[in-house]
Amino acid sequence: MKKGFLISSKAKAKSAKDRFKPGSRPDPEIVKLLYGVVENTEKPQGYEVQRPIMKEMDPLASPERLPEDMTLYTTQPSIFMNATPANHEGWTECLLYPQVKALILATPGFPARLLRPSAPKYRIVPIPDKGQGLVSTANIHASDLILSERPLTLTPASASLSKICFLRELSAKEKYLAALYEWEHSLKILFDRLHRDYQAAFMALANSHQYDGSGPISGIIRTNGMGVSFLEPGKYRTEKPQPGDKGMYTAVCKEISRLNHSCYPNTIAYFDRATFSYQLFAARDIAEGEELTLTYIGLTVPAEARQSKLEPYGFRCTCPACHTSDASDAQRATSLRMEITNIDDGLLKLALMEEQGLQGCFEYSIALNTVMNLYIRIGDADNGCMYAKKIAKRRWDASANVAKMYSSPLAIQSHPLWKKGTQAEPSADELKTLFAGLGLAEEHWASIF
Ligand SMILES: C[S@@+](CC[C@H](N)C(=O)[O-])C[C@H]1O[C@@H](n2cnc3c(N)ncnc32)[C@H](O)[C@@H]1O
Repeated sequence: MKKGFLISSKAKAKSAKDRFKPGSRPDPEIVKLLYGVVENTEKPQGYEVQRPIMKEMDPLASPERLPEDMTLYTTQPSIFMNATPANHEGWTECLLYPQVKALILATPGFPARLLRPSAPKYRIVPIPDKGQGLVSTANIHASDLILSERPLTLTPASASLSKICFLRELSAKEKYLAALYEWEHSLKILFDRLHRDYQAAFMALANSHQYDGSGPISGIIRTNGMGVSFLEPGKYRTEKPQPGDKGMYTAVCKEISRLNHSCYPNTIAYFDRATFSYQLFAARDIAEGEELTLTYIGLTVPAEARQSKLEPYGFRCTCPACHTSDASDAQRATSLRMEITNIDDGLLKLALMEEQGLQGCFEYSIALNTVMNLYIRIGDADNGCMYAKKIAKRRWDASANVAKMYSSPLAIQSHPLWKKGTQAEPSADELKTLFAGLGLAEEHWASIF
């Protein structure tokens, strides 16, 4: 039986009243979504939905007094009357819990103006065997901002059973379909709030979920949604985010969602809460005419595992890494498992990861930071600064802001690791302390290859 298919007997025993007590913590009871062809997807009978919803007219209204499990429709950032996509830099229709809205409004700087590259360097064009995609129209440097946009929608990433009460014993499949129907119903309310130009842009996107019981809106969200980190209500107040944690929300964008997948991607996308925008950066230097690609999945697993993660999107990846999968898997495994015990190891690890297009991976960021720290530790200001600048340019990277503080030869001397003149590389024990400072969790390494 698929995980998440059935609700527990404990949950069944709860009355609807108990489940919607104001102030109770939302229990999403996310279902595992099916794909491909699912037969007989008729709407099941025998359930009802408790749906405390609020369609908000004032995006600035404080959500504090709203029940925590309320489904809130809100427009973020707030827009002026008669705003249109032509006279405004864009806005997002959101479906979220009140605490998530509170988190958004409390973001320092929110709502900041969009960051824009000086000139667009891409076009959206048909790509053989892939539908549409983005192609560069000029050379682009590594870490350059390529485009940024406010998403069309921000919604939960999956269907949930949490607001459904079953009036009879339903089969696992009926429960699953009930969750899908109710998800589509909530999304349709959101869709109706979109500006008509945004509705047209949304409906023009690809849909790889036409025959698996998904509705037209949830199908487009499943095909095009991009994970948005750090929006889980409550979670990040008490728990440390894990590497690659994308949370439970997803954003659909007019342009960034047109990027095709590659396991050797040349771009990195990042959601910036202050500007409330998805931003697209170059992962490496990109030549004019190259297709811009993004990874839809984690890249630290072998090619076959990647192909199965891509199945819901309805294609098999033929990128350079998948084309030569044995050699590529071996090099990925070597580079990811490599321990850095000195600067040369670090430089080799970075070079191997770059050859595999892994610049967007957390492990690459850790290796960059380790190399910078090692240079600082031995008092090499020039190389330390060079790596600090390199990290600072990676604006999507959580370590960019700290590195920025050390990107001049003078500033680097205030770094706690600075030991000018020592020239000796650190001991194994000192290295362990360095890694610990970077927040590496044991479980993280266990999940690689
Ligand atoms: C997020 S959309 C990307 C944009 C899409 N190509 C379009 O025309 O709008 C995802 C869909 O694009 C196609 N796609 C993405 N990457 C692909 C690839 N590497 N090879 C073939 N098709 C791909 C698949 O149909 C997938 O379901």
